[in-house]
Amino acid sequence: MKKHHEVVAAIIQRGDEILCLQRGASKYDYIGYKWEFPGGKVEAGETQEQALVREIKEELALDIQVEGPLLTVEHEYPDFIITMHGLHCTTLNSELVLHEHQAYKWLRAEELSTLDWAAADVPLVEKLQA
Ligand SMILES: Nc1nc2c([nH]c(=O)n2[C@H]2C[C@H](O)[C@@H](COP(=O)(O)OP(=O)(O)OP(=O)(O)O)O2)c(=O)[nH]1
Repeated sequence: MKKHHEVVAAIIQRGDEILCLQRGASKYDYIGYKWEFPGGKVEAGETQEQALVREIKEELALDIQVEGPLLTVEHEYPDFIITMHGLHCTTLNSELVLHEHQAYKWLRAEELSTLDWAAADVPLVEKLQA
């Protein structure tokens, strides 16, 4: 049976721009170098909000405020399944440091489709553009 992960992803808004991050190499080629929203797996005992604040601090050295849900997506990849909660967030300091990703862009919603997104993110991108 495939592993199932609960994942949180931050849609961080700064003015009319949204933070997009590019993953580096991965053992799964369908994830490697894809664009995503920052976040990660929810650990045992954590709320979605706690997990997201922790992940964004670890990945980007950024303090965020979680504002509320955008969309939850269930996606089956060839090797595992994720349930990913996309949450609207804001940040006070917008200076970030890339600890785990290889690139970032701040884009307006209508520009998001210029990137090669991880498959699970496509419904989030579509909702942001709707
Ligand atoms: N963070 C994040 N993960 C995503 C997105 N879209 C998507 O398919 N994923 C997948 C990639 C990973 O398989 C999984 C999240 O795991 P991760 O590797 O980012 O999280 P983590 O830091 O907790 O993982 P770990 O390496 O410590 O196990 O969800 C997204 O927009 N954001």
